[in-house]
Amino acid sequence: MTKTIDVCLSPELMHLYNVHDRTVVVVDIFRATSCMTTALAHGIHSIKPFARLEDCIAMKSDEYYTAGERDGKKVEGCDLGNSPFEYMEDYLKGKKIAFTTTNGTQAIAKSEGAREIIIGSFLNLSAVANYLLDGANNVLVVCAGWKGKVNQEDTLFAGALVEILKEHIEPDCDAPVMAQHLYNQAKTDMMHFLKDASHVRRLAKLNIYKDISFCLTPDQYDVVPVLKDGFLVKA
Ligand SMILES: O=C(O)[C@H](CS(=O)(=O)O)OP(=O)(O)O
Repeated sequence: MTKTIDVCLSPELMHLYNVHDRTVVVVDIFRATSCMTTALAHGIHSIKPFARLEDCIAMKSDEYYTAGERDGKKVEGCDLGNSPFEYMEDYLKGKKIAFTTTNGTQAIAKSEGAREIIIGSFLNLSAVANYLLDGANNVLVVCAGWKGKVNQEDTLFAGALVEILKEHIEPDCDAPVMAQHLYNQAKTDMMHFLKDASHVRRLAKLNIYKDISFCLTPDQYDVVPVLKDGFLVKA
């Protein structure tokens, strides 16, 4: 039987989807899932995602670095923020990180109960597509959005996956088809396409252009972060 792919455009719509038999791909292009992908690709041991800031901060110890971001800014008292470039540093190799962000780690929490949860970003687009092709499960892409609202960049990633997988995995309803159309309009210059996107404007105010451009670069890493017993590790 042909596998199917669906797209949940905001975590607020999760109640509409049955995840227990699906592989859920959580995506938060700016910037949580781009950071998670980068971190594991650069040798970080594992990432423990938290929806609540206080739970993340409580992990700070000899064993854990803490990464906390709210509204685009690093949380005071945390070791790390939400820029992928922070996760390329040698001193983090082999370390464990407790991680919380405004949208991305909330989307992971809302995906609880899925048969499997993996992390997608443009940085590991082909690796995720191949992983889904090899797997037996139907797929749900969960877009983290922004505080419950839909955003363009996560939808574009969902569309890119649908486009790559179109010969093998069937769209379940209109959301994957819409995402695919959007991606096909944007793909030649995603940076230009997103120049007026709300998240881009928000991050641009914080002068994070380098992050925006990096997070839109496909296939930098051949890793797929997968949630195992509450920890994101390499598949
Ligand atoms: O730091 C980010 O990229 C965003 C900040 S916000 O959404 O603009 O507040 O957080 P994320 O959870 O990665 O969307």
